[in-house]
Parts: sequence; C-alpha cells; structure tokens
Amino acid sequence: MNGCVAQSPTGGIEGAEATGPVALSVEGVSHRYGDRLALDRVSFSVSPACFAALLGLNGAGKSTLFSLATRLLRIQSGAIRVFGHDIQAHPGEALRLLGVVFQPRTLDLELSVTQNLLYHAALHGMGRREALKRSAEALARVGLTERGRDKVRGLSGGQMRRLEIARALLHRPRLLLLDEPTVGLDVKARADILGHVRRLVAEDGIGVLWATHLLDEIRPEDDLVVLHQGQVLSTGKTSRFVAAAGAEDLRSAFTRLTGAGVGSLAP
Ligand SMILES: Nc1ncnc2c1ncn2[C@@H]1O[C@H](COP(=O)(O)OP(=O)(O)OP(=O)(O)O)[C@@H](O)[C@H]1O
Repeated sequence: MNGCVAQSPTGGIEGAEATGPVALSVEGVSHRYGDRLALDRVSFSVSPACFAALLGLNGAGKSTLFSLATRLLRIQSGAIRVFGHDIQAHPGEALRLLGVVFQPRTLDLELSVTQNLLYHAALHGMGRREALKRSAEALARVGLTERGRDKVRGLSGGQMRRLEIARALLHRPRLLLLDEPTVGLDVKARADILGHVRRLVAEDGIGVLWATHLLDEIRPEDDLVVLHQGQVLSTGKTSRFVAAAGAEDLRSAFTRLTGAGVGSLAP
C-alpha cells in the first residue's frame, strides 16, 4: 500500500484524474508574523482515508498551518488545497470538505450538548430536521448519545473534546484537522478520543491530520509529518523515520533529527 503522506504534494484536481485528488495538499507554504518566520516553504500531502500525525514541539508552526488551512489567516505564499480545491480561490468547496477541532475550546458551556450542535448546524445553513438527524449521528459516532440534553458545563474535558469532534463532523467533511486535541486530558480520555478518531478513518474513510507533540499517540505504522521550527524535516511511515535515524524509538529519532533536548517532548 502506498503511504498516506508525501513531501511533494500532487496539486489540483485537474492533474489527478487517475488517482483522485489528495485530501490535503500543502504546497510551498510560508508564513511570517512580522519578522518571525513561522512556516518556511512547508510542503506535504495527506491521502484520503488516512491517519497522519503532524509531530512538532510547541512553536513548530502547527497552529499557524491550521489557521491558514481554515482561512483564519490569509495565505502569504504557497497554496493549500482540500481535495483539489484551492482554499484561496475556492474557499466554499474546500471548507465544505473540511472539519476542524482547534486547540482552544469553543463550546458554549451554558447550552446543552445538542443545542451546541444545532447552533453550529444553523451557521452552516442546515434545516432543523436535518440538523437534529445529523446531531444524533455525530453524537453516536463519538459515544455521547446519552448526553444530548446535558449542559456542556457538566461534561468532562474529554467529553467536551468529543463533542467538538462531533460538531466538526456535522457537515460530513472528508478531511478532519485536529490541533493537539488531547492536551490536558487524562490517559483514558486521550485514548478514547484517539480511538474515536482512528475509527472515523477506518470505518468512514475520513482523512485525518492529527497535530501533536505527544509521542505515545503515534504508532509505528502511522504516517508522520515532522515539523520543526517551521520546516518539514521528514514525511513517511513512523517506523521508517525511526529506522532511518538509526534510532530505537520515535523519541530518540526525533531528538536526533531536531537536536531537541530531553524533556521537550512528552511523554
Ligand atoms: N499571532 C502571532 N504573532 C506573532 N507570532 C506568532 C503568533 N502566533 C504564533 N506565532 C509564532 O509563530 C511560531 C509558530 O507558532 P504556532 O503556534 O503555529 O506553533 P505550534 O506548533 O502550534 O505551537 P503550540 O503547540 O505551542 O501552539 C512560534 O514561534 C510562535 O511564537
């Protein structure tokens, strides 16, 4: 089987009749905040129905990349495509296929679980019947069916994250971006969330880019994009990355490649 990530993206829909467009294509993207270069000619692609981890320390540029992919930030140079749709030129098509879970929580704590979803559905222009149907579907997908009527304030941190994932699934995207979704959660909640997301890939064929600095979330068979100080250092299977570095595990391989000190990565 071909890998899920590649360093040289295979651009737009026009050139992709034979194999279909990649789910996410990042092509030579650079981004500056004033004098600070946060992303430096970042290029990689993620195939459909694949789980890919975007591994980088704090400050590597992961959130900046997500903000560019969702148009919170304007692209300064390069291009990002979702299933071949350029997010600058055709944002409607691109965003329709994209779901996102950002790092900061963005739920209304005083509304119920279902109300949060209905509110989001209304923003997407969904009718109430369809919204109720899709909310039920999405809650089932993340194991929250029983909590629909509860106020969000009463959920645990892990359940809130799962609700955010349900919300990101409401418009039935084909690609899901998650920015360090398990930070601050306990071991069980982290494993639950990762399990739900991996099932979305295996059972629903959704492509996932999972940004993290937590090494134990990445399996040897996972595809990996290593981002360090705004640059892509490696793409491909985690096991190959470890072998190429002549290392025993991902932690040592990452440390060797980046020179990151022990303790920069957890756990
Ligand atoms: N609004 C901003 N203004 C100035 N510099 C910024 C801004 N946002 C991010 N940066 C800088 O850009 C670089 C990349 O930050 P970014 O938040 O994208 O990294 P990250 O990998 O998501 O890290 P973290 O996990 O800590 O959020 C860092 O050097 C950061 O200080």
